[in-house]
Amino acid sequence: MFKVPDHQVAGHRADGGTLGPLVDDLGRFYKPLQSDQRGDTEVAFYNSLCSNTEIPSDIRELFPVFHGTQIIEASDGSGPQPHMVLEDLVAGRVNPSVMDIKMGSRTWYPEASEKYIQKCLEKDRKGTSVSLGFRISGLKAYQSSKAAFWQPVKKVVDSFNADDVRLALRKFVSSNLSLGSNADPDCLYASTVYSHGGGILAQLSRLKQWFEVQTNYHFYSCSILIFYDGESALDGCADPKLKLVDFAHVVDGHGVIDHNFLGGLCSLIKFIGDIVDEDNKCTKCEVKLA
Ligand SMILES: Nc1ncnc2c1ncn2[C@@H]1O[C@H](COP(=O)(O)OP(=O)(O)OP(=O)(O)O)[C@@H](O)[C@H]1O
Ligand SMILES: O=P(O)(O)O[C@@H]1[C@H](O)[C@H](O)[C@@H](OP(=O)(O)O)[C@H](OP(=O)(O)O)[C@H]1O
Repeated sequence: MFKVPDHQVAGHRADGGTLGPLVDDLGRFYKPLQSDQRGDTEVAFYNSLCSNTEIPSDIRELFPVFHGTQIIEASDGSGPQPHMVLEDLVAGRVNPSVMDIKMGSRTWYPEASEKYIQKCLEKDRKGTSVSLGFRISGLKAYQSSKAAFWQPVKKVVDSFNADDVRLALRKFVSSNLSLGSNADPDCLYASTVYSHGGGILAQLSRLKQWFEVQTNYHFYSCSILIFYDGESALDGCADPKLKLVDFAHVVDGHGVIDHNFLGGLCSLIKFIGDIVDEDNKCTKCEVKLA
């Protein structure tokens, strides 16, 4: 009944006998409560979200539905453990392309220990968090039934610089990656995934509007998950979605906007917007040449 989610692209994985999330065939995602208060913090956030009447309905939809907690057999053989029962955001999608983007120029929260701050700061500097305000934590881009997916290993993703991030965001919406790493990504799906009405850019802009006014929460080390139907994208039915996950380090906003997350969001919107603008220019050139 429970299995390791094929669509998982980052975080703690359950395979190899380690502790990680599981999914069932009913569209539910079981995330083990992490140690050191992280699990309790995430459960408290979901409970707060459920009772917070200030959150607009279209913003609430960006968060997984929370079905409480349940004791199930943990993936690491440690026996029955408490898990958060969440909506499996990618359930039912055939060959989804998925990207996890960890938000913020810093992933550590102010009240953290010096040791934890140093751990996060090292990663934030090594990756693009400090320089860009976000970093890609993992991704997989569907190519075809033969080529399957482009899914760079964690070590490669962790070493991304700004140019690599730009290229990964272009590859994420391309169909020709199986032609080899030197092929210029065709960004064939940039329009249907990023820019068309209701696409990722529109969803990011709506999220930005909320972050410009919400002062209840500061979302440290939280991820934006973007995904679409890789197999249907060719027919223009990509159904791109943006969701927020990983609330193990959400803290009270104390009436101040979350400028750390908001700054990363503005930067991500710029990166994706530039890809769309470039794609539009190429399309116009092709039309003129035709
Ligand atoms: N509700 C969900 N539905 C589907 N997939 C999800 C869901 N929540 C998380 N995932 C998948 O699991 C991955 C890890 O999720 P999450 O960040 O919550 O785990 P984590 O172990 O806390 O990560 P980290 O190591 O960054 O703290 C995400 O990148 C995504 O692929
Ligand atoms: O991004 P990576 O390289 O996978 O590293 C993990 C990531 O930084 C997580 O945010 C962190 O969980 P916390 O921030 O909640 O500590 C986890 O620590 P952990 O392994 O001690 O859980 C790291 O392993």
